[in-house]
Amino acid sequence: MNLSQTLIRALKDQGAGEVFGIPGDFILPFFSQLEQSGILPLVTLSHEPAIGFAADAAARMRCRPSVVAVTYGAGALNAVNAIAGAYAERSPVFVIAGCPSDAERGSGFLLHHQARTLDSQYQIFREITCDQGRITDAATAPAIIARLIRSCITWSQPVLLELPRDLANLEIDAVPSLPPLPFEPAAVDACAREILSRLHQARQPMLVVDVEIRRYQLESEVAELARRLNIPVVTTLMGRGLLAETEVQVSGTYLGEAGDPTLSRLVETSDGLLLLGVILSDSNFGPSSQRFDVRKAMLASHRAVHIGYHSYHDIPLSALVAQLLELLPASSQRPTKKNRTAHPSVQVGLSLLDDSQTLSAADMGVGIADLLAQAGEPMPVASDIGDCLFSTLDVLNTPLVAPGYYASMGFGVPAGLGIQLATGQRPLILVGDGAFQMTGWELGNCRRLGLDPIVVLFNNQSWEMIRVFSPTSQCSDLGDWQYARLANDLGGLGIRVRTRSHFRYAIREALSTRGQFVLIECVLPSGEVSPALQRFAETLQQKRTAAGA
Ligand SMILES: Cc1ncc(Cc2c([C@H](C)O)sc(CCOP(=O)(O)OP(=O)(O)O)c2C)c(N)n1
Ligand SMILES: [Mg+2]
Repeated sequence: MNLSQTLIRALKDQGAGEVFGIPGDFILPFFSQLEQSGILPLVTLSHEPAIGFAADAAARMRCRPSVVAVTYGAGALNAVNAIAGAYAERSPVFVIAGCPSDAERGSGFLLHHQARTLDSQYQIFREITCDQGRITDAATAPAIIARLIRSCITWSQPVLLELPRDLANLEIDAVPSLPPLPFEPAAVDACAREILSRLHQARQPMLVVDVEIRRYQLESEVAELARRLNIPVVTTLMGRGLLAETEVQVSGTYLGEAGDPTLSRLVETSDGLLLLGVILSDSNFGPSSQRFDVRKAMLASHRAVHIGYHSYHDIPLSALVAQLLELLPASSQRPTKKNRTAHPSVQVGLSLLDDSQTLSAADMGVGIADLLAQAGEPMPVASDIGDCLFSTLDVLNTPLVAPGYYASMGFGVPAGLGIQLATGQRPLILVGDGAFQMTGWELGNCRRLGLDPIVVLFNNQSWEMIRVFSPTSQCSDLGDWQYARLANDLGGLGIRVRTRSHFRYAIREALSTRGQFVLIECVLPSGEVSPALQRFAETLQQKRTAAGA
């Protein structure tokens, strides 16, 4: 087979379900092979940030590599922000970027789409991928592709493959399937024994779980580990919804000063904290009331384990969890099945009041919970950054696909499209008006792609989070763009609501409408945010004041 088809076949064998792409002359030869082969569908959207976000979400849902194909320079560099977010949040996106042929490199001309040098694209992507390669000849191509696939899976992060446009049809051998990166079982055993000994000695041991548990598909093993350890379990902000579908009674989400004070105190005063698969970021630990002392914790993340002042390297999370289970006797008692809510994500007893009160930011989380509870089937949730993410914190415990750490706006709508393409499930998309102005237009592709997400748009006519962090800023006002009307023009059903009862009506309409996207535009007062965001902002402000920022 030729290089393009061999590459596509190898990616499909690793779980990729489509290629998200936008064409250009440097990648067209690859596109034509992709379309001729029929091995994977080509999914195009309208702008490269969107295909990056959509591919990121697809990878998170499948926990397998997804694929982006873009043209040289203008295309690939347009995708940089989305791929940076995938890198930061451990999402395995395989990026194929076209590039000039050797003959063009030697032409003596500056080439179209070139930045500073012909290698600028490659150098820029070195900062946002865990591995990179460029195809140069048939002899080395299979090994380069195999190495990049293994890196993408091992580190659960993006990789870059540069494909010169004249080599797309090169005849090459099959791509070998490389064995997993080696590790030292004795080191894993020593590490596991040290962790268990510290947990045993601790007065107040706790388990904190985060996104890597999901990325490496370890939820059931970690649930069993939690059962055998029989210690309190909490998730981080980014790990919300982890273990929600298991028997484990998760104590909640650690949100520092912005969360449940009792839970936060337990985490912050624990003398035996096991952080499994945790990204030690400010969004996960920033709002803690006291400086978080990592030295008191045991952090297993990014194929390493850090305990006190020493570290174990090359410790795959899956191998560590397996060894911990090996050393812990399977306890006989099964926990009582925890009380199931109508939807595992929703706390029982919440519902939007059916009255003509104008909608407030505090109503939004409850309305979202209502929608999920009435959906009758699991609805994956994609959220953009903004109060749309914070407003769910107090009411949902669902695995949100959201840029909780890298925090780039524009993620929500494309991510929702990526989720439906990857899973076939109808997603719920939460997005603010500011983020919608960036990538909301991608909804115009739903009709062509046969997608029908439900979108709840928080229209507070402003970049409200900016106003929260900088109350005197004059730049936050966005005006009212009447998004529901725009939705109808984009082929969807737009419903603009101002009151609680109207929001309830719109939820029923949205759930009963299939075959087109439904956008519920919730008009909210500017200058108001959800209680969760208010607490977050106050905490961060207090810390900045204390630090003399
Ligand atoms: C691509 C991009 N640009 C800028 C920002 C900074 C930023 C936020 C974070 C602090 O970085 S939150 C926010 C405003 C979001 O407005 P909207 O979507 O309407 O949501 P809401 O009104 O609920 O705030 C901005 C501009 C960002 N996160 N991502
Ligand atoms: Mg807004």
